[in-house]
Amino acid sequence: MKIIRLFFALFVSLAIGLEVLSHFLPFRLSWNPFVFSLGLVGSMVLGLFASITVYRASFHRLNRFPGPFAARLSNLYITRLSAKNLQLYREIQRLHHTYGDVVRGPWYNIEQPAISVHMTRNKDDHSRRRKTWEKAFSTKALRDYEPRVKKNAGLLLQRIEETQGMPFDVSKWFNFYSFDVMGDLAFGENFDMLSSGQEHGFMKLIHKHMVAVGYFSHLIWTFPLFRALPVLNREGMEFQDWLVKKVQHREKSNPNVPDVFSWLLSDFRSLEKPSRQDRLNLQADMQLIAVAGSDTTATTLSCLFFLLATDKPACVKLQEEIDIVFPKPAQLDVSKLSKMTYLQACINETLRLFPPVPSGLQRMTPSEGIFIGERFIPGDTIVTIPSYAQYRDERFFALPDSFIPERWTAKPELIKDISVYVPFGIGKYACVGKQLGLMEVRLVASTILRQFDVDFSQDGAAPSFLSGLRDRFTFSAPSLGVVFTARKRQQDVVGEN
Ligand code: HEM
Repeated sequence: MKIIRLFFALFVSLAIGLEVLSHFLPFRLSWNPFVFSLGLVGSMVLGLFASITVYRASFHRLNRFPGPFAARLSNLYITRLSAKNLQLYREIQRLHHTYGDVVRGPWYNIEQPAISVHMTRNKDDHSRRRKTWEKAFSTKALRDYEPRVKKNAGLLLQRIEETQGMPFDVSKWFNFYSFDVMGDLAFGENFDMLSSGQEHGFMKLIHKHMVAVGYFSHLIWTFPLFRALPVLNREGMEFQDWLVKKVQHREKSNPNVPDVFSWLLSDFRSLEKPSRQDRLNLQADMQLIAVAGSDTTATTLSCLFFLLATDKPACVKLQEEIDIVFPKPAQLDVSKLSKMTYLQACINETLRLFPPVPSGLQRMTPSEGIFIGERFIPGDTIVTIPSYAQYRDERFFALPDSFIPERWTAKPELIKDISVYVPFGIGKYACVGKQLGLMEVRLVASTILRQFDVDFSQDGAAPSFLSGLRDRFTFSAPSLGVVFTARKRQQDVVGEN
């Protein structure tokens, strides 16, 4: 952006300067100052790009790493791969098969000027704000959120009861569920999608935004450009206005039971003199609660049900575990759910086969460089660990493309290297909402499978689900048509006799 502004300023001042000068000259200029300035600045731009291209093609310090030649020249290469059909994770897997482990490949600036805790690249700022987020996800705080998660899981179950035996787009309803829960916890108001069956504007907008992230996340300079153009950014501006009003509303009225945002607001209030940037960051964090916790959870649920509909014996085994832990009429209990080994194995296997951030996250190497394994990576280089390709690599998991929950229970030999498996990230930037996400997935999966069997609603549903998955930084699941039918549990049959 700076360079575009610089060239534009150069062009304008040159054209105006020459035009003014031409009036004081004793002779008439044979050339037009405007055209002359355009030509001059154009040649400078061309020269700049030509030298960058030559440098990248021949002298760049990362050129010793294998990869397609075009990828050396510009990030347009990877953007083109992404734009093909928004399945960058597959393209990255293919590149690794062709070129080996290291392939050339900054992202955390895309939401500026607002900077959420997830986007900040300042370590001190992150660690200060992260402390508040950790309080917001403490065991005590999670207990406060539990009734809201349960209420929404109950609404989803009600909808399934009403439509049992009929085709049901479970992906759509898992999205409604996760967005309703996060709406409750971020804005203190439910989006009511589970009750109304209608998509809320917030969800539509977030999904549109994520498509742009999917296409352009390797051309980060396009984000401020889009934001600066009101024609392209009309909806984004409306959304920011909406967010400002939500924050203002919450500043005036606190909910009876705290939600995630209550913690962030109380941290903001403790600042002595909050700056404009602090306020923007608070807004960004409000948005982050809803964004980070919705698509990730919804996609995990859709993929879990896709896998269970594909693998009947695994589904039956899971239902048996649910029956043993919660014999009728016991209510589901979150702490018991967290100890169910087969349920957790199914979730682990889902996150392995369909990691919610499939193409991986960016990190910068320290300025002195770093060894990754035996390879030295120069300083200030962006590295990405592509989760999808890594979790389906047979050096780390035997039968890597197969859904085998038992690898997490009775068959540990099918895991060759557990250290590569980090679906929630690792270290101080790891997912702070992990326990909430797991609570949502466990609760809803058990609530549904306790009462219903699940099958695909038509032939061809499985391949069309797989080909419809999209990489929009987070995985987005396409429609998944299933039919839920009421279960006849062993104990019910015994009871009837
Ligand atoms: C299955 C569910 C989920 C998965 C797989 C998941 C995965 C991840 C991953 C991989 C990261 C690291 C991102 C990075 O390094 O840039 C992350 C960060 C984060 N997640 Fe989750 N997440 C899930 C659910 C949630 C939920 C329910 C919330 C609740 C709001 C949440 C909030 C966050 C936040 C705030 C961060 C940023 C943490 C930081 O930068 O310190 N996540 N998540």
